[in-house]
Amino acid sequence: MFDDDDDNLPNRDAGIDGYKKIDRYNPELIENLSASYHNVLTQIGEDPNREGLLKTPERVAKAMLFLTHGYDLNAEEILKSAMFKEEYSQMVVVKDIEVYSMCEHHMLPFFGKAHVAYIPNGHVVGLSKIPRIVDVFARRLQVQERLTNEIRDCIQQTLNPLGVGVVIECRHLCMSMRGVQKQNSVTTTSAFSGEFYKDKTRTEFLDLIASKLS
Ligand SMILES: Nc1nc2c(ncn2[C@@H]2O[C@H](COP(=O)(O)OP(=O)(O)OP(=O)(O)O)[C@@H](O)[C@H]2O)c(=O)[nH]1
Ligand SMILES: [Zn+2]
Repeated sequence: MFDDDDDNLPNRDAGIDGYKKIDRYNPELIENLSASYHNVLTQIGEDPNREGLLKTPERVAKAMLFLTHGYDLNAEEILKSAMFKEEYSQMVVVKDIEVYSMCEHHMLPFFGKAHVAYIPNGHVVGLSKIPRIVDVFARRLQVQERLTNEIRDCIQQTLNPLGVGVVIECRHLCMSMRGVQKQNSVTTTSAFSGEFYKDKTRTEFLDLIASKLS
């Protein structure tokens, strides 16, 4: 994904997950990225020197660095930081987790909700850590299918529960603002492991995420 000058040294600068580790808040990096966006403004026919746009390249650079900060985070470490021994053996569901990501094809947002469930196998995880790991993977360039699988795999491999279920429902701006221009289509993806391959468990999960409080 990133240029590497020396092919003999694969992953020389690789951080977690093999991505090049960058100092996201380094002023020099922000300056370089701002220069790129200054160029983008010129190329699209704008005047980057008009008053309203003077600080835009820097704002966009900072926004882009924020929108991709998931590359700096380690989902496994986050989960491991709050795993508790507990004999609870029913399904735990955290639903309606807001998702904001960007498609890797157009770098346009896709957004919606994630629903995540697992069945403990001796350990539970701090509830807030589930939305946190959704963000670790969402705040990168993504496709919805890979995002769904990465959340499932991380929980399964780190917590070792009896099974994991993930459903994500999103609207993709690359399909509404441009391209095929369909305003109401929603994409649903799912990933399961272990017990969630059984009809009964999967149905319980799907019923729980369909139910409304009150
Ligand atoms: N499977 C999948 N496809 C996605 C996702 N986000 C965007 N895409 C699709 O990626 C595809 C890229 O197709 P291309 O034909 O190379 O790009 P394009 O010419 O811009 O395509 P259009 O969007 O149809 O105009 C499009 O069909 C997008 O809808 C995603 O999360 N998952
Ligand atoms: Zn797209």
